[in-house]
Amino acid sequence: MTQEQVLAALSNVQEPDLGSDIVSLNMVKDLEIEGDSVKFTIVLTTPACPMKDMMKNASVNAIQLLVSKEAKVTVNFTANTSSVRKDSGAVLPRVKNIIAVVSGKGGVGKSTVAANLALALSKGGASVGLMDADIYGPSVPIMFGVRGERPKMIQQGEKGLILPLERYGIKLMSIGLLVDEKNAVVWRGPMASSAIRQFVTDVYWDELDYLVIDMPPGTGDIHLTLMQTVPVTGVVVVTTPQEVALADAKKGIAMFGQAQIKVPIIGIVENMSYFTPEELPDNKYYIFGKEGGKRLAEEYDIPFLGQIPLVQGIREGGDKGIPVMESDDAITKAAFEHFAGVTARSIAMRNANLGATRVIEVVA
Ligand SMILES: Nc1ncnc2c1ncn2[C@@H]1O[C@H](COP(=O)(O)OP(=O)(O)OP(=O)(O)O)[C@@H](O)[C@H]1O
Repeated sequence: MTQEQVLAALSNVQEPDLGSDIVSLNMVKDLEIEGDSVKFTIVLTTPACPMKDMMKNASVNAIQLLVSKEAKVTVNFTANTSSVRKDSGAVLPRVKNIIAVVSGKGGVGKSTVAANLALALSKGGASVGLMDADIYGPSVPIMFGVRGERPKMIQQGEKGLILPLERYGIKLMSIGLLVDEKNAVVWRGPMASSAIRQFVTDVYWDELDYLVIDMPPGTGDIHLTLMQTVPVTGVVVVTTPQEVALADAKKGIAMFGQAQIKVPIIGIVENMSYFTPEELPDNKYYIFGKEGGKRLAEEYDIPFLGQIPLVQGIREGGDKGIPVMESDDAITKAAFEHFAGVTARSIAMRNANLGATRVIEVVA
């Protein structure tokens, strides 16, 4: 077997999202051949790639079919998370992808989804941060059991910067840890905007594959301020299958799609899709209607990222400071892992097809 033969065989293996083969995409590295054994590494665009097994099987088949039946093939994986950010001098310079988690309406589980998305991406092997920018109802301090903790500071040149906390393998910062909760709720307009701007620029985020931002609910000034301050890679829209939530989700989609804003939408995730009682894990009750989020994604031709069930453990975990991704509820964890995998893929596709998102300029 020669390197040329093996590479020619591997040029039949497609990267399904990027629409080309793994050799042309420069994803095959460290190819070693010794007698019958072939070893190489596939460099993925995200560690959380759910297509790993498919690409591995296709590679083994291609080599055994086209080069040698006797070949013993070892495929290793590594990832170089894709990014389109070129504004390295700007805010959050070491963060490859910035994901804003939004909802049209309050209470649909945006914070829960953001927190468990961050944890699921991290468990898939990525370095992840979670920024709770929900100035009117920061929930990360309670969801991660860090209420009242005082973050440390570091000095960078003249400036003191706030260091994120670390919990369950991710970096974490909440505006709720920095401002007085009782005051923040009455802030409006310029005060809230300046607090958010300061929150983004005064926290030191180190190298990250993904920074997940838990945004305030709805669509308003704060969203515009954030989009003006942070070059967001794309937004994940959280909705429940209920008509009222879907109507508000449409407003969110419309806002981010506006010509002046134009932030790509990574996809829609449906939360509280169905209720599953703990003692009957195979039963599904569609309390809020069935597949409303999925239909919305189809209607707007936006990727559908997954369905998260309504389970008591999610609420209990959130209240106890132990998110469900840290529990032993395998079924719910699998739903979040699937969602995180599809989201990571959707981001890789977005990065392959679109340029960087520019920080928006709002013309008064
Ligand atoms: N899939 C779910 N199953 C059970 N409980 C859930 C689920 N998703 C969210 N919850 C619970 O619903 C409540 C609201 O969730 P969460 O705070 O995440 O919503 P939100 O949309 O971020 O709200 P806000 O309007 O404050 O931004 C919380 O108590 C949370 O634990």
